[in-house]
Amino acid sequence: MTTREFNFDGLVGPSHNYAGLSFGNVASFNNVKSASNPRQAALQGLAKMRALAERGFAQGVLPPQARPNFRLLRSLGFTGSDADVLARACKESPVILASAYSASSMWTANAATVSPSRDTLDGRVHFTPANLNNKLHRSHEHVQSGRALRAIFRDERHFAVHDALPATPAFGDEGAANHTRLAREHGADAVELFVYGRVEFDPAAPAPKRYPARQTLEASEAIARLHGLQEARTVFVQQNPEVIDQGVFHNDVIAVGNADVLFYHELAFADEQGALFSIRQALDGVGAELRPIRVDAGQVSLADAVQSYLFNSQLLTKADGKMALVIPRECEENAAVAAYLQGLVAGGGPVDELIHFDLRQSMRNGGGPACLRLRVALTDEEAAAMHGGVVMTDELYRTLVAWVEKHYRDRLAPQDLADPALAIEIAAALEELERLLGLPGLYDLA
Ligand SMILES: NCCC[C@H](NC(=O)CCC(=O)O)C(=O)O
Repeated sequence: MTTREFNFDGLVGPSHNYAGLSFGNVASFNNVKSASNPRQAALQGLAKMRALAERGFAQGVLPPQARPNFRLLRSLGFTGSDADVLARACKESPVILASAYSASSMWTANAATVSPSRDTLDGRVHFTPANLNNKLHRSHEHVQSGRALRAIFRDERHFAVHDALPATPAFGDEGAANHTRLAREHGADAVELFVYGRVEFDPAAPAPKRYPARQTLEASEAIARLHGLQEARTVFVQQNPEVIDQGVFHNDVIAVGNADVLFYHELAFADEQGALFSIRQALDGVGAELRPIRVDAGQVSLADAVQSYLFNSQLLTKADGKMALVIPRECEENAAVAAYLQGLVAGGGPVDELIHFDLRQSMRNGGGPACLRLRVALTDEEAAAMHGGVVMTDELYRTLVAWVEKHYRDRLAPQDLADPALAIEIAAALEELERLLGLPGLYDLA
C-alpha cells in the first residue's frame, strides 16, 4: 500500500484584509491598514494548488471560515440585529471587528497538528485543531477547523479529530507550523519533531523578550500524548528565542523538513547541536539518517530569511526521488537568497528544482507557501475514505475560480469591514461553496 502526502491549502476567504493583528509578525505589522485584494489573494492561492496538482502532487483544499464571526461579536457584548452588531463593533472597537472578520484560517499550517496513522498507537490519522490562543483573531478558528476536518475526515475507523487544547497560555498551540515529520519516505516509520517557543512550567527556561512565543512545550507534549506517539520517536526542541524576537513567530519561518531532509537556518534552534543529536538518535531508531541542509548567516542573514520567507517553502518529493522547493517570488527578488538558491539546486544535493509562485497577497500578512498548506500523509485506503470533493482537480480548480470571480471583491480597505453588505455577500458565497464542495452543513450558519 502506498502512502502519499496530501497538501491541503487554505482557500483564501472573501474577507482577506490587512488589519495588523499579529504582534510579532513583521509583515502583518508593516502592512497594517493598507487595502487588500481578496479576489487576487484567492486566485493566487488557487493557482499554486492547481500547478502542484498538475505536477502530480496530491493536493487538497480546505474551505474558508464564515466571517464575520457573529458569535464572537455577540459573546463580547455587541447586541441587536446583525447590522447593529457590526455598527456597534465598528464604532467601539474596530480591532475586535477586524478580528471577527479575519480570513486568517487561510494559513492552514496553523489549522491543526496531524499525525499519520503509521505513527499513532491506534493506527488512525490523528488531528488536533490548534487553539491559536495567542491572538484574538485566530483564537476562534479552531471550532470551524475541527468542524471542517470532521466533515472531510469523517470515517472514524481511519481518522480521529480531537478538540483543541485548553485555551490558556500554558497550552498555546499553533499547529503544524511547529511540527515536522522526518522519515526515509512518507510511508515509513517516522520521527515527529515538535518545536516550541517557551516552557510555561519552567520559569528558568529561555524565552523571547520582545515578541510572544506562541507555542509551548506543554502544548506539544499534550498533542504527542493525544495522538499516541511513541516516546522514542518524538523529539521536542526549543526554538531560538532570539529569532522569535526578530520576527520568526513560527518555526516554519526558519526551517522546513521533508522525508529525511531538514532545511534550516543555523539560528533556528536554541541549541543546534543538541537538536541535531536528538533528531539523529531518534531517526536511527527507525533506520533513517538525517540529511541536514544548514544555511549559515553568512549565506543568508536572518533578516533576509524573514523578508524573503526562504524557509517558509514547501519541500516536496518528486516521482524521481529528488525534491522541489516551492518558494514565494520574494526569494527571487532578494539577491542573497536568489544566489543561495542557485547554488542549492546546482549543488547535487536532494533539492534540484525551484518552483516559485506569486503569493504577494498572503505574504503581506506574513503567510508564505508553507503557511498556506497542511500536510496529511495518507495511505491509499485512507485517501479513499476521506471526502473526495476537496481534492484538487482541473475541474474543481475551474469551479472555484468561477466562484471567486463571482463573489469576491477586488478591494477591501479597513473601513469596508463596517459595510453590512459585505457580511451578506460572504454568507451567500459560503452557502454556494458548501454545495460546490459537496459538504452540506459545513458551516454552522444558524
Ligand atoms: N503561518 C502564517 C500565519 C500568518 C498570520 N498572519 C495574520 O494573522 C495577520 C492578520 C492581519 O494582520 O490582518 C499569523 O500571524 O498568525
